[in-house]
Amino acid sequence: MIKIRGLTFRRGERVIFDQLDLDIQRGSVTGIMGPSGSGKTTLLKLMTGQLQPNAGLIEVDGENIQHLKKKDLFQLRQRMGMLFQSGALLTDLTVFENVAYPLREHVKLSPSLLRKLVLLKLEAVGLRGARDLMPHELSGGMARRVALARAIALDPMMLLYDEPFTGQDPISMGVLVTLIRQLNDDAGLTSILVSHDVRETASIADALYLIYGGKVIAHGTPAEIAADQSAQVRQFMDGRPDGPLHFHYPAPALADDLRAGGSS
Ligand SMILES: Nc1ncnc2c1ncn2[C@@H]1O[C@H](COP(=O)(O)OP(=O)(O)OP(=O)(O)O)[C@@H](O)[C@H]1O
Repeated sequence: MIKIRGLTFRRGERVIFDQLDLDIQRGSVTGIMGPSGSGKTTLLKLMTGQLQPNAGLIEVDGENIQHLKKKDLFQLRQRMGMLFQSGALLTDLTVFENVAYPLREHVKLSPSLLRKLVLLKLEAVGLRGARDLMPHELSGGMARRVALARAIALDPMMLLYDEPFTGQDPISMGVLVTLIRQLNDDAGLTSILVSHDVRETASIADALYLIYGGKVIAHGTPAEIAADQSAQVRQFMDGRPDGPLHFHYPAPALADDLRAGGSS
């Protein structure tokens, strides 16, 4: 579904990706993991054409997205449902209307068909009974599930999740984990899951990519990654504070920085 070759992306002087290769298989759930700042969100933005690479190829469903016209890119993006952590619901609309929103925006449906579709999407996330609630009446986990129903409203071919588990209690986290796998399989989707939550992500992923320093430092099935004994992989997977991975944003030597003048 996605093929990335030789991806290089810079932010000013900083190299975020350096000749990165990555493949997402159709129908799979793929977890993309890496320390904070390693570029996971940036990678999702590159995959959806919100950012342009400096070099390399990004193919989505057989299309080189750098060569797509604006209109075609927009259409492709509509088939890529996105669930960002900040993807807040519209606070003055009910749960039903939040899910109906993309349908009303993009397709012409009779009121009865629209109602059926919205109820089916809400049923898929277990919240058909919550249709008349307002967003402020929902728990955090429920709100995320409504956002998920909204993300699948237009029947995307793919779902991209950015940190879907952040701030969830263990039960709603478990519900979300199961739901992501279930939706992927029931609706024949391809799912990409960016997450720090190693255990949850590994529990539902078919494949895992670990990125660090602009490159893929490991990829494989969760079992293969679990068996990988390299120090980098173990440090990240086991959450060890010390090891070869550095968590500092690049900076001059501390002593030089403290000596230097300036206002920041
Ligand atoms: N708009 C921007 N302008 C300049 N630099 C940016 C911008 N957005 C992100 N960056 C930088 O790009 C790098 C990668 O950021 P990104 O958000 O992709 O990381 P991440 O792996 O998703 O991090 P986290 O897990 O903390 O969310 C970071 O060093 C960040 O400072």
